[in-house]
Amino acid sequence: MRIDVITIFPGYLAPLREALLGRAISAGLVDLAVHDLRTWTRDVHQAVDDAPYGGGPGMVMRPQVWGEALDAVLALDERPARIVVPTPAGRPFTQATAQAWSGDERLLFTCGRYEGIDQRVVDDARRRDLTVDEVSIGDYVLVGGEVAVLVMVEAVVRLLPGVLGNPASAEQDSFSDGLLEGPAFTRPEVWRGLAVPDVLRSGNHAKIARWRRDRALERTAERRPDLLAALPEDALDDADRAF
Ligand SMILES: Nc1cc(-c2ccc3cc[nH]c3c2)n[nH]1
Repeated sequence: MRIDVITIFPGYLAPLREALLGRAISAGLVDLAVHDLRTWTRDVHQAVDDAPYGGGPGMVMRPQVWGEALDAVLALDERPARIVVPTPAGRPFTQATAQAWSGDERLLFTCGRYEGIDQRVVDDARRRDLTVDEVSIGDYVLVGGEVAVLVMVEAVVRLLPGVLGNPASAEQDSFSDGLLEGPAFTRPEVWRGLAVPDVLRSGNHAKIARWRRDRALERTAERRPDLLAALPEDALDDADRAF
């Protein structure tokens, strides 16, 4: 997978080259290129923003600079790219989104700042039949798109074959079966007077699986009843319903 990121703060994306993601890049599983939007400015001040039409607070990012940047970065590789625009006004980015994008050949992230990017940049890309997804990583407002890109790239890249040491980790993720993950434990058996649940040390794998499923159902019902309500009819078996 090729990942391009366009931003006025390239340094914000440095964490993508650390740890697991850094190893995925070194292993050739991911090609990452971060581009400074100011490369495509033409004025001495390298202006990327201007006052909003219609008034209001803050500034809006200029379409000319973004248009040239997008055209140039898209042209760097012939593979079709999904253009991703992080915005509080976007469709929710979920584990299902990450799963879907993990099958893409190329992702191109555009990091807005100020009050966002002139809408015509998205409109122009869409009318050229480019895939453009405006997405939100949650119902809170950040100062720019860079942090959202860190989140989304990590969620997607960890799903690529060969990235996680144990692929089963991704298969047993929270949300992978529509439920939240239950609690996890490791040694010591007793820590500050708190013991690991006996069932987990029983060696009875059927009982352990049932216990884990019950804890996942319990946690989901308590913390995210919306996820429970959204489960497909056949997602819960009789044992689940008995819980
Ligand atoms: N989910 C979420 C996205 C954002 C976001 C994304 C881009 C920009 C550009 C300027 N402010 C931004 C905020 N906040 N929260």
